[in-house]
Amino acid sequence: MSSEKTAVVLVNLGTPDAPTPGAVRRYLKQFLSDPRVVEAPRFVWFWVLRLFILPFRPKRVARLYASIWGDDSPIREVSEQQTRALDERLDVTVRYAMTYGYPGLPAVLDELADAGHDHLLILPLYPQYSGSTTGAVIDVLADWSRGRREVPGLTLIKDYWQHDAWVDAMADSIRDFRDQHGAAEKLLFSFHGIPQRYQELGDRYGERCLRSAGLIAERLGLEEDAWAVTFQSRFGPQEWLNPYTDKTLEEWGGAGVRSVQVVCPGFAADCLETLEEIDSENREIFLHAGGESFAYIPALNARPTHIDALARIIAERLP
Ligand SMILES: C=CC1=C(C)c2cc3[nH]c(cc4nc(cc5[nH]c(cc1n2)c(C)c5CCC(=O)O)C(CCC(=O)O)=C4C)c(C)c3C=C
Ligand SMILES: [Fe+2]
Ligand SMILES: [Fe+2]
Repeated sequence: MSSEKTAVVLVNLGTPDAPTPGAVRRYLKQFLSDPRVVEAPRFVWFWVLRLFILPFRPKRVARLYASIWGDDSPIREVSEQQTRALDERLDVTVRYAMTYGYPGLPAVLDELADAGHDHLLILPLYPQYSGSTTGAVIDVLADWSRGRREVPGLTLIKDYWQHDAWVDAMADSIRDFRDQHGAAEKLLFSFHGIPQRYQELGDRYGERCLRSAGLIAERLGLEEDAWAVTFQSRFGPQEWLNPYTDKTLEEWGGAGVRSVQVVCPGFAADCLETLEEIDSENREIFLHAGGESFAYIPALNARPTHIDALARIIAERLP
């Protein structure tokens, strides 16, 4: 098959269309209705979502989005930059799509298939696979293919946390930051959490996060007590993967740790969970508990080393 007919689709989670309660409500309704994301019994969750979450959460969360919004949501702005850079770099068409919100994955797949691409390489931008993220992308692909008679060849990159090029890009970004600002007493690797129960039922995401951080720390030659791994972004009353990022920073602040740098290797693009939750909320928590200096090391975003890494990861899998 000639490579002219192949296209690459980068997929990220998604974001609201605007930082307004109405747009955030539409986004959260789609996102939180996915059984991959919230595994509660369907009938109960249908009503809990509509009675207790959608009437209240969007108003609060829209204010948080407003605090990080530029011309658009950061995750969409970064996705566009990543896509443009990779499209220039590779011989194939590169597009991006979101699992929830705009631009939706089925519409992008339709457009590419209708334009005659007979092979689609799908790269979910989650370095560590979880059923709740990459699994949900696979569900969308399956639903989409069910509606088409001619289905193009599909390649899915399940994850890439163990790929040398990505580990190097992460280590390089942290090294760069420390060269510019000096090292902190502690480097905290904070990953988005999932409910503990998903892990008990077989999702090995937590293990992949620990191993990712281990590879990056090894690449940087960090001492054992100079770094730690935590999980952020809890939602709802259940137990999530721990230790928790906010509790750890609070504990450290109170225990005399003076300076911390936080990096979030699970996020390929900066978004609400890094710019607001880490760089604003968790900064406050650490400083309020007694810490003196807090820095957030940005996601890889469209850094040239990230684009190089993604280009290699893609090129190795092109038909
Ligand atoms: C309710 C359950 C959730 C699971 C499970 C979950 C897993 C998960 N999420 C990401 C990446 C992102 N999540 C983002 C926002 C976000 N996540 C949840 C809930 C779950 N996530 C909610 C409700 C929200 C929206 C904000 C809020 O209401 O608090 C984002 C940011 C999107 C943006 O617009 O900037 C990302 C990215 C991963 C990697 C993951 C499991 C591994
Ligand atoms: Fe999330
Ligand atoms: Fe959050």
